[in-house]
Parts: sequence; C-alpha cells; structure tokens
Amino acid sequence: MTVSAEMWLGITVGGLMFIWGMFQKFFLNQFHDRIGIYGQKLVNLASPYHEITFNEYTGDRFERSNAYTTIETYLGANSSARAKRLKADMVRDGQSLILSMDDREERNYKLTFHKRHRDFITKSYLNHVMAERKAIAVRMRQRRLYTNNRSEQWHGYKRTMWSHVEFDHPAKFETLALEPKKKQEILNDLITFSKAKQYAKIGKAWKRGYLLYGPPGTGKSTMAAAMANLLQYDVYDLELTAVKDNTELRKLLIDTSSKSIIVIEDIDCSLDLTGQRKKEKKKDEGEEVDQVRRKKKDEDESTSTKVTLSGLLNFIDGLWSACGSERLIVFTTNFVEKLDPALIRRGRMDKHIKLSYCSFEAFKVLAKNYLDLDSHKLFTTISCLLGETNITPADVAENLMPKSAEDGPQTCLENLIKALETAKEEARLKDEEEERLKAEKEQEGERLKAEKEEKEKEQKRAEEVED
Ligand SMILES: Nc1ncnc2c1ncn2[C@@H]1O[C@H](COP(=O)(O)OP(=O)(O)OP(=O)(O)O)[C@@H](O)[C@H]1O
Ligand SMILES: [Mg+2]
Repeated sequence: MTVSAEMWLGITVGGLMFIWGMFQKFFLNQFHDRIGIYGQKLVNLASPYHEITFNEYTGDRFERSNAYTTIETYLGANSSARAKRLKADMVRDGQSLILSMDDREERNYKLTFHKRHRDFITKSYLNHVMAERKAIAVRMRQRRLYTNNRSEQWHGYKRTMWSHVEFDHPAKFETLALEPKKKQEILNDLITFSKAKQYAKIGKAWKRGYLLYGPPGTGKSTMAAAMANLLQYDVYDLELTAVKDNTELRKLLIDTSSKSIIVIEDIDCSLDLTGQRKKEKKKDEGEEVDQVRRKKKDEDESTSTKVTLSGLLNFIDGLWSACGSERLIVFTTNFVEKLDPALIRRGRMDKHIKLSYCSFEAFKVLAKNYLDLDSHKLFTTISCLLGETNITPADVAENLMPKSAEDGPQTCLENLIKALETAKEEARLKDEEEERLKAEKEQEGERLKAEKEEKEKEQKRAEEVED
C-alpha cells in the first residue's frame, strides 16, 4: 500500500467514526429518550399504580424540602433500617447512638399506590402523615426547664427573660404514691385536657389550672414534674418574687411557648392576702444604710415594684396568652386556707388536689418503687401503724431506701416500722403536752376567776361596813 492510500483509509475511517458519533448523539439519544418516554407511558397505561417522589432537595434551592423532612420524621427508624449506608451520631446523654442514612445514600422517598386510592392518598393519608409528624417531633424533642430572670437581665446582648436547662426529671405517675382512684382521676383529667382542641373552638384559652396543696413532702412538686412528663410539656418555674410588677408578669407569660406547664411554687409565700407581693428580705450586711435613703427606697418599691393579686388573676385567666395553645398552670402551697378565694376559684384553678400523709395504698406504690415488693409479711404491721400516725410519703421513701449494699427489703421495712413507731410516740408525747398545757391554762383561768370573785366579795363587804 502506498502512503497516499494509507492516508486516504485513515481519513475515511476517521470520518466514519465522526459521523457515527454525530448519529449517536443527535439521533440515537433522542430515539432512546423517546423510547424511554413512550415506554414509560405504555407501562403507566398498563400499570394501575401511581407514584409520588419526594426529593430531599427540590429546584435549585439549597434547602431541604419540607415534605422530605416530614416523611423522614414520620418514618423515623424505619428508613434507616432499610438503608445500606448508615452514619452514627451520639445522642445527648452520650450513652447511645442514633443511626441515620448516610449522606451519600440516594435521598428520596417514593410513595406508590393504586390509582383507585389516589383521592385517599392525596387528601387523607398525606394529611395524616403531617399530623403524625408533628406529634412525633413533640415526643422526640428535648424538653426544657425554664426559670425567670430578673428584669435587669432582660436587656443587652444576651437578653433573655427565661433561662433554661434540660428538663430531665424522672417523676412519673406510675411511681407517684397516691390512692389509685385519685391518681386515675387526675390522669383522666390531664389526658382529656391535652386532647381538648374544642377549647379554642369555643373561644376559651386552652389552659387548665391545678392547685396542689398539702403538707411539705407529700409530692406536690413531684406531681407537677410527673404532669410535664406525661404530657411532654416544657416547664416554666415562675419565681414571683423575682418579678417586678404586673407588666413584667405579662411579658413573661407572652414569652412562654405552647405545650408548657407554668409552675408557681409556694404561692402563699409570694403573694399575701391583700394582693401585695411580699418584699424580699435583703441583707444589709456590714455598712450602715442611711435611714432616710432606705425609707425612700422602700416607698419607691411599694409604689412601683409589685405584682398584685389582680395582675396574677389576669395572668391566670390567660387574657394575654395566644389562643389555641396548650398551657397548664400549677400552684403549690402548704396553706390553702391562706389563699385568696378569688385566686383559686373553679375556672381559674380548675382542679384542687389535696396531697396528704401516706396511706397504705400510697405506701404500696413506694414499696414497689424502692424495693420491688408487692407484698411482705410486715405489710400488716405497717398498714396498722399508718392508720395510727401521720407520716409523709417523703419520709416513707427516705426510710425505704437501702442505707447500705447489705440492706435487703426486710431491713428497710423494719427501718420504716421503727420510724413509724417513733413518729407515733412523738405524736403521743405532743398530744400529752398539749393536753397538759390546756389543763394548766384552764386551771390558771379558774384561779384567776376565783381571785376576781374573792376581790369582788371583799369590796362588797367593805362597802357594807362603810354603810
Ligand atoms: N406522693 C409521692 N410519691 C412519690 N414520691 C414522693 C411523694 N411525695 C414525696 N415523695 C418523695 O419525696 C421527695 C419530696 O417530695 P416533693 O418535693 O414533691 O414534696 P412537696 O410536697 O413538693 O414538698 P414542699 O411542700 O416542701 O415543696 C420527692 O423527691 C419524692 O422522692
Ligand atoms: Mg415542693
């Protein structure tokens, strides 16, 4: 072959390759696409199934699609159970791992359904997924315990009315020592409240007030925490003595989120009967404070820094709360009789719950909690003693707690019996002492009466002699 013949062949082969490339690019690809489209149409015609795809990212926005994240939450663990590539994250307690889909895993969800169910899927099912997703998000979120800051901290760069920490209280209704009937009643009330969307429909703020009263150590604070845990609410622990006036109180309320429980502990100590906030005791240690200046300061305080009863009533009535949001208000007190009736009338404090000394039923809950006991031969003795003396659940719990590793249930129950006997003896001595004081007082009264009578007689006699 000559050089020119070789060159000609080379050019021809090159030309053919080029033409084949062009043919592929412009004709075959289009042909292929068309086949794809028509093929899919044909399959769709034949197949009764429809499909919705939810891509993680839509359009050219670099934001994750809401629909995708909704489904991700809804499917929860299921989606990662099927994924081949997983990534692990440490959860907040640092003790367990959460597995989720790896970033390189293809991210979209496909919902396939029979075309006859199209209406059901697009109208009902997807709405259900969205509603469920909200409920799941509420269940999963880390709840918070808020405490109110003094208003001096409300301004500036880090201004916050409420400071928060993670709310991690272990209290549960199951472990609360209370008569089962009473416990069930409270549980029913709370659950009915949490589902009562009609509150908003009838124009009533979706809130409910609970007044928990009883002696110290009967579980008022524990119950407030159990309520928050049951309903999965945040807790706002409102310290009224740190609130300057009604305006501040209103601002604080506006700044609370929905699905929350606002707790005011020992309400009787924060507000006195006349509606005047009790002044906080301030220690003026060391330096002598100028009397005049101090008087002026007190006057200023009494005119400008107080939360009044009516301010608190407005607060409770939810006049300032956003409608439709779920809020519980809980007051605790040791002295219910000290509270203004207006403050605790039904409608404001819808439910009054008396927490009292430990009954046998309540003791059984504590024995189960602390010793995992359902029955024991010492229970009869304990039942008798509980009927004869007053002891708080806090004291019972304290005695049931093993003091050392060797302490078994028998020892703990014996400790409790000893404590009950001591309490009974102390109560007997106290009663005796009271009786003695009463008798002494009566005797003294009689003596004074006799003395008075004797004096009167003497006076009469003296008058007769004079006559
Ligand atoms: N009814 C109860 N059920 C279970 N545990 C209880 C109960 N009452 C008290 N306790 C235990 O006693 C401790 C003190 O209880 P809590 O703080 O709830 O009492 P309180 O009624 O709020 O008292 P105070 O009036 O002094 O605020 C709790 O940590 C809890 O372990
Ligand atoms: Mg308390």
